[in-house]
Amino acid sequence: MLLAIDCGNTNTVFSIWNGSEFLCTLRTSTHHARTADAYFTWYSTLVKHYGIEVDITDVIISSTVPRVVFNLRVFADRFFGCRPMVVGKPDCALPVPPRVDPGTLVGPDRLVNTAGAWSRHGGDLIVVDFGTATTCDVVATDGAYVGGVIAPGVNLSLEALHTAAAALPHVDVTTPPRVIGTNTVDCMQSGVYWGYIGLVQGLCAKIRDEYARPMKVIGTGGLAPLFAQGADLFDEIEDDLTMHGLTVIHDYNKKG
Ligand SMILES: Nc1ncnc2c1ncn2[C@@H]1O[C@H](COP(=O)(O)OP(=O)(O)O)[C@@H](O)[C@H]1O
Ligand SMILES: CC(C)(COP(=O)(O)O)[C@@H](O)C(=O)NCCC(=O)O
Ligand SMILES: [K+]
Repeated sequence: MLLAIDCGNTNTVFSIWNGSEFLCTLRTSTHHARTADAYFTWYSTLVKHYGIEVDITDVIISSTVPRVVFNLRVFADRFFGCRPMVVGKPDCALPVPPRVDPGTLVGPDRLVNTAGAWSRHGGDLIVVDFGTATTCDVVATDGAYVGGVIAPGVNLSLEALHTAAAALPHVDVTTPPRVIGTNTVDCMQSGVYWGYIGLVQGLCAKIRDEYARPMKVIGTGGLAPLFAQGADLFDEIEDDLTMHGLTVIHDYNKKG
């Protein structure tokens, strides 16, 4: 079975794929100094807890944090006896190569989202991913990643307010009761909630104008459903899009 690992700047997610469905999704914070042994202690405890101690034969990794890849490679080799595929490395081919400026290293998560979205929806897509950064990935008609947008993430923006302004507390993102806040927390939540809805609507409208063809918008990342409650932002929400993309890329490389 395949172990798919998606390492973002905030969280690292492991999912086991049996060829037709994901058996589990395990989440831990991303920490570059976590050792192979520490990954295994955490992983083996959880798979035992869920009663899914399956035989892992293949591992694929996408990581936006280059430094974690070393320990994840050791983890795959030591505990599953396999050499992982690492998205973005020359020996891991993509179904369709990206078309960007020469020398640009596209975030592997964006390449994986592209492959996943293209396999489900075909081309002419905007993938909006609410992670540490909020990104838009544009998928062309032929399935190529052709660029997009990087904006600060929702939690990053709230954290930045708290860090930079002495009187602003730490707050969590949620739907505010009204747009016009009548206390500090409501004001901050309104700014971020309605601000990001406007940001996504505005960016998608501008991308559509520039791309000049009809496009479908796919939302992903843990916060996509929360923002979709406030406005009609997405044609689809797919919280497993990155994991699905990893299985697509793995399949593509296996078939040669
Ligand atoms: N369902 C959720 N509700 C609230 N916050 C969430 C949810 N899912 C993710 N987050 C927060 O969004 C931020 C980005 O998380 P994540 O999608 O894991 O990012 P990355 O892929 O960059 O590691 C983190 O601060 C995380 O705590
Ligand atoms: C834009 C990102 C920081 C998003 O990372 P994430 O929010 O998933 O942690 C990541 O895709 C990245 O480091 N990209 C490299 C630059 C680029 O994609 O053009
Ligand atoms: K992202």
